[in-house]
Amino acid sequence: MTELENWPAPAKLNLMLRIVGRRPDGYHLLQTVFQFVDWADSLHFRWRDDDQVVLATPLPGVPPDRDLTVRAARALQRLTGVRRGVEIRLDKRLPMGGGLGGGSSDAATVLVALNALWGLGLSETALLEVGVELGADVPVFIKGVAAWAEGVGERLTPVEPPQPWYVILVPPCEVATAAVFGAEDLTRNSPPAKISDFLAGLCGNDFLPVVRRLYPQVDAALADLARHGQPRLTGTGACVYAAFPERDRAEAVAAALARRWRVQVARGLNRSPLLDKLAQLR
Ligand SMILES: C[C@](O)(CO)[C@H](O)COP(=O)(O)OP(=O)(O)OC[C@H]1O[C@@H](n2ccc(N)nc2=O)[C@H](O)[C@@H]1O
Ligand SMILES: Nc1ncnc2c1ncn2[C@@H]1O[C@H](COP(=O)(O)OP(=O)(O)OP(=O)(O)O)[C@@H](O)[C@H]1O
Repeated sequence: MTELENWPAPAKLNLMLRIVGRRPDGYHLLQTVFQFVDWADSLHFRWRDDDQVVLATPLPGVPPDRDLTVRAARALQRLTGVRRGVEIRLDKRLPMGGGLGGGSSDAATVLVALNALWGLGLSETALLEVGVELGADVPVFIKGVAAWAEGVGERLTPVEPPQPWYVILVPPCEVATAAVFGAEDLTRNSPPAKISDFLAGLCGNDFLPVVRRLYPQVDAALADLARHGQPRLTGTGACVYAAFPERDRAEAVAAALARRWRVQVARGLNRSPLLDKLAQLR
């Protein structure tokens, strides 16, 4: 049954990222811009006769009970009392710990898909509340539109930046997000920017100096990409990317870098393919 199959969980890029303060609980207050790309994990569901949530495709290094897809489905069961089970299959294509938000996107896709397929009728607001408990990047994937984000990433304002072709390099390392947020030399008091500053190209990523220092492979990837375009870091990395208006140019740059790096060409999207999949049900 195709409505249970091929639910996309796209990657995001942080087009800018500023750290403007810290909450009393230690979490950092950010300003960031999220845009999706057409590079995605894919999720498939199968109903079970009991009420268990089972992951048929466990990820290396992630106990199934900790997997964000399983946690998302169980959160829906707890919230609504629904007594249905599901087997989840995850085609993992996005690198983990890459700053592409793959785990958060998987969680959001499970929330949106099962809310619809189980007929739970939860509002978007209710889904966003469940989502932010699973991770700060989950809400934007639920909303499914490119956004200027504040707070820890949950206060979202839609934006429509250009949708270029991106060359994304995947350095062979995972960045420990918590360690980078905890670095002593991280800038934590950037002056707040405005959306117009971002649109004028004035904002970078405050994690850049710390990640360059701690992860030489990310530093090397940025240097290689700089020979072809303007390199940027997504989230806390490890992935770095550059934007090109033309697909051909992006493909040529990717080909030049492919000897040394894992490379992906992907189109920027201001609307998540998850919204299109959901619309097909209606
Ligand atoms: C860097 C971004 O990807 C930008 O989109 C996100 O802010 C990361 O958010 P996230 O995926 O929810 O991060 P997690 O991997 O859950 O957080 C790991 C750790 O990073 C720190 N952390 C995370 C987000 C935040 N706004 N402030 C923090 O200080 C916390 O110590 C947290 O325990
Ligand atoms: N379904 C999942 N997919 C990927 N990672 C998961 C999943 N469930 C749990 N995790 C855990 O979450 C960690 C972060 O994964 P993710 O792919 O979201 O990283 P990321 O791209 O750096 O995300 P972000 O940009 O939100 O920091 C992984 O290292 C893994 O331990």
